[in-house]
Amino acid sequence: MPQRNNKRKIPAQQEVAALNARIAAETPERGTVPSLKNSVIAFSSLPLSNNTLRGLEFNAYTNMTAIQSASIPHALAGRDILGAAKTGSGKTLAFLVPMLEKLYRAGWSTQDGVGAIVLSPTRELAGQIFAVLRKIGKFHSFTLGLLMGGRNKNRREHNEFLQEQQSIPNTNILICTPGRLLQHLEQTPYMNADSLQMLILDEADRILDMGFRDQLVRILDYFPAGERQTLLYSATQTKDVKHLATLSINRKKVEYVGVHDKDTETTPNQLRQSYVIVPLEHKLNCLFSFLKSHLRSKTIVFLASCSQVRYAWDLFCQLRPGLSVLAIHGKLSQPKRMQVYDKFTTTPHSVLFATDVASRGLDFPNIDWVLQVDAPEDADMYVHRVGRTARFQSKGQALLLLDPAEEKSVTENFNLKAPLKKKSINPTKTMLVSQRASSLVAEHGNLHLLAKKAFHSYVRSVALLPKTVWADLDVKKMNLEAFALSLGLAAMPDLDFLKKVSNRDGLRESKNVNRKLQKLKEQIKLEKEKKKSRKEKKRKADSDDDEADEEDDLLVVKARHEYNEDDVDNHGLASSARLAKKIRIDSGNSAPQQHTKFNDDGTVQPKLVLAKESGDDDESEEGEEIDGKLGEANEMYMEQVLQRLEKTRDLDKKEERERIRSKHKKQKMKEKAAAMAEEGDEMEEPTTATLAVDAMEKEDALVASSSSGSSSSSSEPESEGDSSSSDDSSSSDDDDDDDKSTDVAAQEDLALSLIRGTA
Ligand SMILES: Nc1ncnc2c1ncn2[C@@H]1O[C@H](COP(=O)(O)OP(=O)(O)OP(=O)(O)O)[C@@H](O)[C@H]1O
Repeated sequence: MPQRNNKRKIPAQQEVAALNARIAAETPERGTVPSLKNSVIAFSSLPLSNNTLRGLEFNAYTNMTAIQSASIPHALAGRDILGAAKTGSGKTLAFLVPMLEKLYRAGWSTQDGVGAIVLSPTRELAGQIFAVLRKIGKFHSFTLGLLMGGRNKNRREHNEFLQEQQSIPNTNILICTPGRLLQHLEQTPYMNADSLQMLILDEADRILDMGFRDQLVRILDYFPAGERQTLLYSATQTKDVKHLATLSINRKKVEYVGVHDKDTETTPNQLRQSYVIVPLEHKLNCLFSFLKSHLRSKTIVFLASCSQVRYAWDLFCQLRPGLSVLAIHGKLSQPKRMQVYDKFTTTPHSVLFATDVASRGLDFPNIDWVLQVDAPEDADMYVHRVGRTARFQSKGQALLLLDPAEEKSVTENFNLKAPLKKKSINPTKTMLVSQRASSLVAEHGNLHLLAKKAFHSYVRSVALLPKTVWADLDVKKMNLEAFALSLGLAAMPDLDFLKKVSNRDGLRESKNVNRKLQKLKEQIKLEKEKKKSRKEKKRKADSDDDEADEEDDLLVVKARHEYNEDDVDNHGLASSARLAKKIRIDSGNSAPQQHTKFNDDGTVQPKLVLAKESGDDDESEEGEEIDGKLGEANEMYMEQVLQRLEKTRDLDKKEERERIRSKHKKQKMKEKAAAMAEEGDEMEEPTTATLAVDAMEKEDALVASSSSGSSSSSSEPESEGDSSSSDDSSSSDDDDDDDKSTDVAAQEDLALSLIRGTA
């Protein structure tokens, strides 16, 4: 147990003692899951504090659901829990109630720091859990924090992060996405999770999945080992031993509570599920027809990618099906996502186009239909998607549109355990919208671009489906031409990118790893290698005398002058090189911590990408574009550096020797003058010596000038960018550039060390 601060509020010790005694007496045997068929158990029958019971009662939570009554008693006894129950069955309260109780019985107060953390894979779900906690915890005095900010793309979001930083030291319970939590653990000075009592993973299988596992491992490094209690909940729970090991859970001691394991179906009993066979090129017609005939319904439509969601939303806004059209996906800015979430929650007759960012955990009220236009990639995804309807005791329907080529995979290979009925579409009720789509796409450039992106991203998503269940689906055999036309495109976009998607299983594994981060890592590596080879070359080019060092420094500095905007313009590199320069200056100007950016997955996203991000929903594409330009600029820049080094190596040897000789001569003169002064000839010789040195200095200046290639006697024409003006300023710029170079190197090192988690 953590050390208690004497100033903390003393809990109602009598109540706590009584609760502890009851828990000890009433805790079920390990491995027992009570049979709850037809039994109703009230929360009040459990050894719960008055504050929790009042909170539950206040919100009309009287009787427990199956997962609640089966798992809460085990959790109250301090056991680690692996909880599995169907979607909409009340898992949120199953973990929030024991969490409140644990902290209450421990007498947790503000001074004790963070006592419990709930991790959620998405921001919307984190917000939802937070809202439930606020409601049922209203009679407790714990401080709560919701950490789920965006990517600090703009000042507002950065300010939010700073605000979070200020309040965290006094917060007892944190609800957060893994990325944001990691960001705080790494950057928030007074964050104290040393005494963490409970860690909860909602949608645990997702958080332990490829995309989040690395972050989770790094997060766990910040927590104390041993005492902590861990609760994992999901409708598609993991029992993977290596996952348990990741969390330091003793698999012999963990309590597995799977209340619906004996059910023949993995989906809610009150959910009606069906599928229809619709060729890919008719799915859009079918979707429109469906919405037109369900104007008084609330429907969520799942599509495979952000681009498809954006296209569908834009198109349907213009097609006007007759109900509110909304869209949510991972590339929307955080405020927009929250806005859409709230609007869909409160708008009864509406349709929400969504990616799988909305497939897990979200508890939108009264959803009538879940329509899957693009097939889910596996059975788990199916279960979570359809689980957005028919929640708790309400009814709902789910419809899946399957291309003939997809049918076998879903109905046979998925091993769905869901009563999926095959239905057919009434052709007389089908409306054709492809022609209207074509004219809209032709009319609106933006829609055309979205259609193209939607096409590409759909094809890519199919190509990346897991072979294990999708062996029969071959993207090359699909009627993609007709699909492109159905999106309103006049011709099928090229499919060159498919060549890169040959290793689909490998690519799938890395699908969740942040692509921008990958790019940055590669870029930093490339730059470091180039720098290294440049240094290597310099070293080889060094002559035996010290003068050569000066020469190399000068040349590198000179080469860096290519980044002067004027020079850059002359070389036709204006925008990309200027961008590169701007980014470098940005990254070097402030404290490193302020420049470490994380995306929603918690991976470091440095200024290189963020410099141009505007905060609208196109940020990812913009980021990639910038990455591309930056890459180009860097390559051109490096090319020029190498060319300049070649030229420098061809310098006139004679001129070089003369310069060295004159330096030696100057040295001798100095020595001679000093010797004469020593001999006492004070009136005359110093003057001579001074004059001689002056003369030498002028000569040096000339030699230096010509060796840097800017004097009129230089063989290099001015038009090639080495204007004398740039040389004039070279001495002062040299220092600046050296500083910048050091800054950039330091930034790169910092970025790399943060990426590796060693900062
Ligand atoms: N004991 C209860 N009494 C009445 N309603 C409840 C109770 N427990 C939960 N609910 C309600 O059931 C709905 C679903 O609960 P919850 O979101 O916790 O489900 P879930 O199992 O976490 O679903 P998912 O697997 O989709 O995340 C919510 O609207 C919640 O308010």
